[in-house]
Amino acid sequence: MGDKPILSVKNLRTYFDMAEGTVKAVQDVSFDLYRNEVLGIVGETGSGKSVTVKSIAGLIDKPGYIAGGEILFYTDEFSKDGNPEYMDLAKLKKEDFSRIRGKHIGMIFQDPMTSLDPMYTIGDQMIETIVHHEGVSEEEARERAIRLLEQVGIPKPEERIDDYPFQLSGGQRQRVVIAIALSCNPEILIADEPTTALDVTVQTQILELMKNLQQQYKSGMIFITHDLAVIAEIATKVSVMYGSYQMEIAPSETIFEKPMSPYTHALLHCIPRLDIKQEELAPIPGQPPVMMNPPKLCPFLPRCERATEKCRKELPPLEEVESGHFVRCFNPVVNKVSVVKEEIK
Ligand SMILES: Nc1ncnc2c1ncn2[C@@H]1O[C@H](COP(=O)(O)OP(=O)(O)OP(=O)(O)O)[C@@H](O)[C@H]1O
Repeated sequence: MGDKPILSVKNLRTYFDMAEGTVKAVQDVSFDLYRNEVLGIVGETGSGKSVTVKSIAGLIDKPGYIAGGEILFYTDEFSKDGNPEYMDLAKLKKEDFSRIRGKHIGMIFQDPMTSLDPMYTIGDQMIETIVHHEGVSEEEARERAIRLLEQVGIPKPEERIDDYPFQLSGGQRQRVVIAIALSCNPEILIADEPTTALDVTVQTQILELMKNLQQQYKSGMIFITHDLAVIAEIATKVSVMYGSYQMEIAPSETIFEKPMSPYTHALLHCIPRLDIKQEELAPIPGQPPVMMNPPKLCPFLPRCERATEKCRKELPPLEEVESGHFVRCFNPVVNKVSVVKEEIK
């Protein structure tokens, strides 16, 4: 695959047509994802993080739809001569997605019970996925499933494979979901708040496990979270979203050390300090944007201390300010080193 991105999202727009108007959940989102990369998507609630990854995985249902843009996935699936080529997932029919999800794109959600069926043993669910996508015998699939359970740290996997989900702890269930997501060696792993519902100590273990497995499997991973400390731990590249738009996208160190978007600055200063007791995060003053029929202006404008006249007239484009560092702002913060890195240490 060389140096081609495995996924190239270009100007993605996803809308929901509601009786009261159109919810513009994702607007003009663009990024490349390479194998070995972990793209962290961070932003406040409702900023469009989940809708972005659901669009990639073909999980947008009516009244939602992809209103524009491309989701180019580099694969040999459907290619006539076996040579990999880009296919546009934004144009893929719903019925064809079952060949992509599970095999090429593994999904891990916040609540493991969204992915696991309580009526079947974890072995049945793993074996079904492996047989469906890999065309191997049930015996071979069971062997693979046991090996995967071992890899994700389930003790005595040859016995636990016959357990039902309710017989496992929350952390173990999430380990099983990770095993299922990895079972067909997917090129892309999507994790939407995968540790949020777990106890803090279990969160750290699951995060560590995901980081190790992603490196071992050499998948590209998209990791969604509200939690900047988690992003700092796992992401190699970070996309900061606000009000359906990407405000900034850059390598992780750049986001933490020299962010340029005023929104990224505001968000970073909401990080809880680990070194002092803090009851609450410092909130960003003002109200979050309403996504129903929003004006075509920067969504952070009403809360931005750096807004200029130009910001009240037009939407700034997402511009590359240095190699790999994109910012959507007419008046970015320059030459100011963030103090945040020191604060979260
Ligand atoms: N099925 C739906 N119907 C209508 N609007 C929706 C639907 N799903 C999402 N939205 C809207 O799309 C916008 C983006 O939602 P999204 O779930 O992507 O946010 P998010 O950044 O993932 O937030 P959170 O961190 O709370 O999960 C929100 O305004 C949300 O209300």
